[in-house]
Amino acid sequence: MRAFEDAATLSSGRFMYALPNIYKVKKFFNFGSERRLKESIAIVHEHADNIIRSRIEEKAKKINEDLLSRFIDNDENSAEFLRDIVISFILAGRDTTSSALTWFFWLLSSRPDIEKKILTEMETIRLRSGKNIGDTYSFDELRDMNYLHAAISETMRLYPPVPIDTKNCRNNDVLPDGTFVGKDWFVTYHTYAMGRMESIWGENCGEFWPERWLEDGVFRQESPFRYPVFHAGPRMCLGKDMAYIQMKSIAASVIERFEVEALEKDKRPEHLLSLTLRMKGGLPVRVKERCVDVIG
Ligand code: HEM
Repeated sequence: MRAFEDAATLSSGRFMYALPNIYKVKKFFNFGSERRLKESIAIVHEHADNIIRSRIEEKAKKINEDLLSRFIDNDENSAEFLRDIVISFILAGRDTTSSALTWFFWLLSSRPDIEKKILTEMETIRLRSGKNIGDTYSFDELRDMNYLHAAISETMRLYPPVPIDTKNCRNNDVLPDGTFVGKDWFVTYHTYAMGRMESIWGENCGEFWPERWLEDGVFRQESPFRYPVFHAGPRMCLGKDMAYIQMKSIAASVIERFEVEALEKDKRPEHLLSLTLRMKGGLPVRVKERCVDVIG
């Protein structure tokens, strides 16, 4: 996983050079960051190839059939294609949700009022279905956690896991506002900046306020063109619903049993801009088992 992280950070670092093509020179001479990138990519490829190999063996024994098995079934898919599929699913599904949850726990650490509302919502759902703290929440119960959904969406508005996204234009085109974009030009949209724009989110755009997502207590979806955290249009994130279920399930199980206190909650953590928005140095926390009667 270290190689994975290094590869993501080093490849996104290519966009940061004052001279954009300098990385090509370093790549040609195989030195510095480009040499480290090459080494990391080799480890990532080996890992992905191992996953594919073991899935092929399992397929022969007819166990653990999954999405990857379906890609393998299609003989037209080359080994390189399968490897790219594995890597994109790891990248898409692992770093994004962990980035969102890290920022979520950091924000929550200094907002006991919001944490209390999340706990109250979970308690209502538990009482309704006769569950105890620590029982697994069902899909429907997680779906009913509107406030938690809002708090996670609000986190990703301020700290989008994919903060910048760049596309390359295939042919000359004109954007809806009349802007011309030439063939091979890069177009970048800045989700991080959009999440903090007053013209989109109003005067309190800088505030962590989950209520902005709720209408009569029910989560209200925002247009993906105003909130492109999962991208917008035909190539939108395929894992959005799964990501919310994963994040809500983890957040709910942790919050109801533990108090998570960020050690430096008043200090804004530094960003580590990789392909995803990570927290530099991670998030050191103190975890304490929650006293149950505090919840009510
Ligand atoms: C908080 C979590 C997530 C966020 C913020 C997120 C965000 C995004 C974004 C911005 C894109 C567009 C990338 C681009 O076109 O440049 C994307 C694409 C994609 N995501 Fe996610 N994602 C998340 C979780 C997941 C999960 C859990 C999966 C599945 C395991 C997933 C699978 C995909 C796939 C397959 C694509 C490519 C779709 C396509 O190109 O047609 N994502 N995601």
